[in-house]
Amino acid sequence: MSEFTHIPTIALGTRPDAEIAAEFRAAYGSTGFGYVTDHGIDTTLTEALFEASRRFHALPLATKMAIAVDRSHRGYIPINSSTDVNSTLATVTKPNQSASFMMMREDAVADPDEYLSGPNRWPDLEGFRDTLERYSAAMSALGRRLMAIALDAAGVSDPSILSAFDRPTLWLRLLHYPPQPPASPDDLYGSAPHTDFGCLTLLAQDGVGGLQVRTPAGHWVDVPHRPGALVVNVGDMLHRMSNGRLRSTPHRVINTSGRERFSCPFFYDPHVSTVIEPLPGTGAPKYPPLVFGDFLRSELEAAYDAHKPACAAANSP
Ligand SMILES: O=C(O)CCC(=O)C(=O)O
Ligand SMILES: [Fe+2]
Repeated sequence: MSEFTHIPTIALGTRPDAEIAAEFRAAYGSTGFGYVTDHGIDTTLTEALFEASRRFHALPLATKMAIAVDRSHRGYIPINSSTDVNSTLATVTKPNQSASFMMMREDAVADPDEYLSGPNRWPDLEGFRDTLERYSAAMSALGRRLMAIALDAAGVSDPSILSAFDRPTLWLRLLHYPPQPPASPDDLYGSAPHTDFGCLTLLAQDGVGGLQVRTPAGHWVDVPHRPGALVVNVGDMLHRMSNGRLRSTPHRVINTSGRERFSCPFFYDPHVSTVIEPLPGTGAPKYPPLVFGDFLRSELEAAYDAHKPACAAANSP
């Protein structure tokens, strides 16, 4: 695996996707992270999203806790309530130093037979829902285009897996990282070292900084804010679908800026029933198949207090 020192940039625009796919393969076959520019997401929409996030996080804690994250993973995730214990990248004992609002796909009702289905839990904030829904719709369209490009980049000969995104698993997370005290212990993170578990992550971040990616040799490289650019990375499921050709790169957040940091990752994933396996055209399979929803359940139950089986028992009538 070759070492990298900088994060590549891919401009989308109206160029043919096949041309972009060649650049995608070079970037995501090595670094696994890139800046995507000329992506068509309106700057004013992104600004409105950050403004919505600021207003939400400024609400009193009790107001936010009234919509605390539920079993379908929608709502407010308070600080000190998730720990990346499944991380194979570090021994993580301390909870992440962030709070967030999580929006997922909007379903009229929770279907007990469909894991992670359900309605969102909205705060009573003027314009908030509308802004998030518009941003999520725009990012879903962009996610779909990037997935098609990623499959092409990985050499996938039959892109029919794209139909698994007709009813996608979507996560729009409004993250708030308070400033970490200067004397915090080395293993206290805004976000502990991890890889993302899905297919594609499209991140908008403010100018505070703190996101870093790990090189194959184990160095941490900063991913600073670039105005107008999205930070896009590949997660574990796309790594497996591509039979390892596209990399799911470890990253972390440490906010030692002395200021609060806001970021808005959007995760674009297939339906929970999707069987994830190396796709035709990517060579002899190196990974066994798994069902995405089963994998998600084990990850969420390990990391989040709200998903722990004991918590479910306490919540049942
Ligand atoms: O806040 C960031 O910059 C990154 C967040 C992240 O890695 C995640 O939510 O998976
Ligand atoms: Fe991440």
